[in-house]
Amino acid sequence: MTPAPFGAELRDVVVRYGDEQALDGADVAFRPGIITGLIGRNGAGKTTLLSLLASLRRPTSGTVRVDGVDPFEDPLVMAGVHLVRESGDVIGDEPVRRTLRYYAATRPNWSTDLAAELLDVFAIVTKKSPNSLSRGQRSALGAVLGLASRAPLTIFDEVYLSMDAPSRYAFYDAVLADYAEHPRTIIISSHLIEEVERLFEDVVIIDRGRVLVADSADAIRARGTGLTGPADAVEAIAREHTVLARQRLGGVVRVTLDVALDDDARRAVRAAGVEVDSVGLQDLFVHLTRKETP
Ligand SMILES: Nc1ncnc2c1ncn2[C@@H]1O[C@H](COP(=O)(O)OP(=O)(O)OP(=O)(O)O)[C@@H](O)[C@H]1O
Repeated sequence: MTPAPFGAELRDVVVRYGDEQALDGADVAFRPGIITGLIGRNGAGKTTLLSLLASLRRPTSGTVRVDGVDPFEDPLVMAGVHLVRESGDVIGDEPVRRTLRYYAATRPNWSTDLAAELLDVFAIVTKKSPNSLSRGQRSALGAVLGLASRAPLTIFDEVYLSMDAPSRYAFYDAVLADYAEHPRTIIISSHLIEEVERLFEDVVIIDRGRVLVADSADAIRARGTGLTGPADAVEAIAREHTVLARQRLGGVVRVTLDVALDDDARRAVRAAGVEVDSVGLQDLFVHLTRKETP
């Protein structure tokens, strides 16, 4: 039986490493039973945030809750959280099957069948040791362990970056297929968005230790609006909104706005001789997390 998915939340969380402030008052809730994408630039604080949920560290201040409790204080909740990270939590110098036996013995929802099926998909030979696998195969092994554990809160911290394209797509398909049969809370961190965004129902964008945006992927996609046309007409509309980016070519201007325009508003824009289009999640992320303002 699939256990109930865990929700998770951070309230006003600060994490400092010496002088470095990795999280700076982060507030966010991860809905139970949903796949959420956690996106942010290098150094934004993704790994730090995820390590709090997995009880690998405590916040300097603020509150962390997983399934309603402080995970650090609750071994049962801690056992229901599985974090897959690049370093891999494996027995490095012994055959992969030793690691599999360890997970089978310690993960209450472990699926031997799913593990066998995915090891086959990724062509991982279980008599080899994790240390003797290629980097991509080691990442795939981490993904297999994360999926086959079927933890109520499963977290993938950029694990698939070393995998080649066919393996990454096999991973995405495996996430969706197993999630459909055994719904759980899944958080996937990434700064490569286009490939993975079809998995996300919710998206959290983190920037310099703060949560910039947390919403459904559809609502976030609707926010990015591009306008292209004669400078006067475009600027007259842009004046009313937050401009994320601006490009000029002769008398033509293109602006990216942080606004969701409804059908009536789009018709009015077109009537003014301005083209309107939607900006993808990746472009919106790039514009929202740029260091300088347009
Ligand atoms: N152990 C540590 N000691 C000191 N500073 C750290 C430590 N771990 C992380 N940091 C700093 O905290 C900030 C956030 O790092 P974090 O690893 O959480 O970012 P990230 O979003 O996961 O980045 P990436 O996408 O590059 O993996 C960075 O500025 C980083 O230098």
